[in-house]
Amino acid sequence: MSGFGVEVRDLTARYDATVALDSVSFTIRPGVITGLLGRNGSGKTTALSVLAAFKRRASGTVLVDGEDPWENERVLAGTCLVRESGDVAQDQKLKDTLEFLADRRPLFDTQLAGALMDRFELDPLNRPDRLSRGKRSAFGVVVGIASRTPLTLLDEVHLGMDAPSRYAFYDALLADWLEHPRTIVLSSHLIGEIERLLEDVVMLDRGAVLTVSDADTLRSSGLTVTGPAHDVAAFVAGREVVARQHLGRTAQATLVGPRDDDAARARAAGLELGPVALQDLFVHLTDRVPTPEEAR
Ligand SMILES: Nc1ncnc2c1ncn2[C@@H]1O[C@H](COP(=O)(O)OP(=O)(O)OP(=O)(O)O)[C@@H](O)[C@H]1O
Repeated sequence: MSGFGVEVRDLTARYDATVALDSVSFTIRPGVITGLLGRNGSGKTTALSVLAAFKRRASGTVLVDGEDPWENERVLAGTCLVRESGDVAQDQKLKDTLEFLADRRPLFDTQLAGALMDRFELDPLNRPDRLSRGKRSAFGVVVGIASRTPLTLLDEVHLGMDAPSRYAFYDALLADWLEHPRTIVLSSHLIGEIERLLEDVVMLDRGAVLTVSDADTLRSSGLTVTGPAHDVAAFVAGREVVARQHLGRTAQATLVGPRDDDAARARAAGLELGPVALQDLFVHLTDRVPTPEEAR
């Protein structure tokens, strides 16, 4: 499997008096697409900035492909961080930035960059500071995918894009990753759309790690029950329900803490069982009174 693995142990990162990450530990498997999930202010951008050596840590150990990324030319040449704010020269033509990156990054695929520019309807002669937010994000996506670095960190790049562009991004990322497997970290607090891409999940909450798991194990910590509303209500009585939906007389409830006899009980009651959406688990796990920053 190609791609850089990441090991983070007891990482603390601060902005003056603010502790953004408080002794967090997690690993990112090489060659896998990992979701870095967390609510606003949970520390996602800080974590990615430390991995890409954009920000210095206060303490702890960070190993990217076995080495500290700080001032590490080899590791940084293989790392690409794209933030929603855009980390490319704002006053240069897009084509000049792509040429610059093609010179710098040995695995950069110019042909793929051109195809993605067409797909997102980006004019190579335009400049980032003259683009709309969504188009700027799309250019970040072009850079992130075409760079084909062994470690690609995409920090909420898709948030500014409209729905068709976001789906084009997910498709392009997955197609290219299948052909050229590498380590990709996608950070987001909008999980529904990206969950199909994720093999592993790291969830942060208020600067601490909430969960590190493969997505399937996480999904198996809950289940959905669908059927006539009355029967669903009877099935979930006394259980921990984290989401409910009603469609006419049909209801769907999402439970955490599945039991061994759930399948037999559902069969007997004529109810359908299904996997739980990561989004529902995320809301459940991080559900609490929002901090003032989150409420903004
Ligand atoms: N430049 C900064 N100066 C001071 N505090 C900062 C700075 N950047 C982030 N923080 C603080 O660090 C904490 C983590 O912020 P971070 O941007 O890493 O979170 P995030 O999960 O990426 O949030 P979001 O989803 O809103 O982008 C927050 O409390 C935030 O207020």
